[in-house]
Amino acid sequence: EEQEEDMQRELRCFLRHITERLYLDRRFKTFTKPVDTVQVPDYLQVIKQPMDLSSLLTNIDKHKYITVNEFVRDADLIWNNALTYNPDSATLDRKIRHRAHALKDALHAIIREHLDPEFEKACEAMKERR
Ligand SMILES: O=C(C1CCC1)N1C[C@@H]2C[C@H]3C[C@@H](O)[C@@H](O)[C@]2(C1)O3
Repeated sequence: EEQEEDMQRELRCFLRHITERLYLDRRFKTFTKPVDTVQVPDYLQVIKQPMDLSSLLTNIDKHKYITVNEFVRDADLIWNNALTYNPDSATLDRKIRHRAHALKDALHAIIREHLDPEFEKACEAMKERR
């Protein structure tokens, strides 16, 4: 009903705020767009669920997420995929993994500093009702 729609609108605003903060951070430019699977032909053999910051924004607008936890599961794919696909001691791999850990820490710090646990509980309860 109406108050549920209001809560979901507030959730989408919250998730856009998080994602836009990360999207605008120059450290995370490499995570803003999908990996180019033409330039990286084996990527989809290694990474089964590609994810990136622009895809998160698209998913938010398509009402894919009705709880913060569902959003975090997709957002965590971004940095986890980077660690999985770039595991070597080569300098570029190390640089990508450093950026992946920075993305993980920034994502979870923004959520911790802005998310009211009671709000997430209300979203989870609504999910159970549906
Ligand atoms: O994993 C990634 C992105 C970095 C975080 C997401 N890529 C896989 C390729 C390996 C490495 C070097 C380039 O081949 C470039 O295409 C990629 C892009 O970086």
